[in-house]
Amino acid sequence: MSVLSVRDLSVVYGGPRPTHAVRGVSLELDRGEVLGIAGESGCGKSTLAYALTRLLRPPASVTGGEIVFRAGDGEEVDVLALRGEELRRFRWRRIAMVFQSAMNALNPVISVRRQLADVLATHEPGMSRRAREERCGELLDLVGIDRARLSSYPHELSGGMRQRVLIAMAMALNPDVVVLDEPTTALDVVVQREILQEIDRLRAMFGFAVVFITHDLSLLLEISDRLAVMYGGRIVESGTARDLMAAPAHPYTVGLLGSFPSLRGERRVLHGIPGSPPDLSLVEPGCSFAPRCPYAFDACGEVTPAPLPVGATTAACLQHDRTLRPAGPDPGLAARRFTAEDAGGLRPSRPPGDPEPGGHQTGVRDHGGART
Ligand SMILES: Nc1ncnc2c1ncn2[C@@H]1O[C@H](COP(=O)(O)OP(=O)(O)OP(=O)(O)O)[C@@H](O)[C@H]1O
Repeated sequence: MSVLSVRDLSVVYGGPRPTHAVRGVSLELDRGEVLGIAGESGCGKSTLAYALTRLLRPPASVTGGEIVFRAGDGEEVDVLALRGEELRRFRWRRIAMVFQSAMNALNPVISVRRQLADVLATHEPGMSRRAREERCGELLDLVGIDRARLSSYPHELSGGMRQRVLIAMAMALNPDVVVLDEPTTALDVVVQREILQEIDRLRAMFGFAVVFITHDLSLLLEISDRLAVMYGGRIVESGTARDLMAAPAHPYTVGLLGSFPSLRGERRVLHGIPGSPPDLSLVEPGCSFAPRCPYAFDACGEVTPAPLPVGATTAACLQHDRTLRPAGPDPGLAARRFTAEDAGGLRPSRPPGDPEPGGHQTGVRDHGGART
């Protein structure tokens, strides 16, 4: 049973030339899984993240669709209908977010202690001062920062430490879902790897599901159970990392997979994706990737492709629409394959919703962070 179901979600930034940043996105997030969202800059990834966490601010507004959150006991919450106190209680407790820039997300003139304590004071008003102090220390322990750092201010911490503080903050209320928007982009690769291991360790420990957003496809292939590839505000293909590599069905996925260097695989020619991303202020029929697509045919400029099951993945591409292409997809597209080595290795597959060994431990939940 999924913890989050998104159906046909659309988000528009209003203005003289409205930007249709998210266009009819549907996705399912299973309990405990890592769903990676990949795509070039400007394709709508962050906007989708903000919509999931109900953190969109004007001029952005949700213009259609629904988001349903399912608690462990089966209770369903219509996320877009939440208002006022209900919304405040839902956010952070059910879905927490780790933002792109730790420096902007943390208040530079407030100590780490107070920033962590504020989250607890707001959401757990019954918690005593002493329990709050203990819990703040415990949260820093969890992310591998010395408790003495509670008195530090964000500018006194390294970039990696600030990102860890944000992760600690997201963990404060034991959420079911954590949305991470480019959490490691600003960090060097060694710190990036440490932070990713930290996130994976915490996920295995507490069993929360992760929506991980980044333009770094090789990173996503390594850490995600499933991936959704976004282009022009839409999800154009989704599937497990393994299946997407073994038989990518959307030409944009092929382009993305072919455009990053392999760490351990054979040397190969890298192919960028010629052309530029679509103007999201335009709403036109047809596939928005068609102007850049080497496999586009006449119908691609006229018919907006709907997601279809193609082999083990789901792709929104007319190449696989048998009413338009009775003979099947272009052999060139059908032949494209990538190996795990191309991506520098993939994580071992496991059934969705089945956290790794050690999952669902309750250590932190016992200390004042218990769900109501
Ligand atoms: N506050 C805003 N007002 C108007 N348009 C916006 C605003 N924020 C984002 N957009 C537009 O919405 C579209 C999607 O942006 P978004 O930031 O969601 O993409 P992204 O894939 O997360 O990119 P990046 O990786 O660069 O953050 C872009 O065309 C962007 O210019």
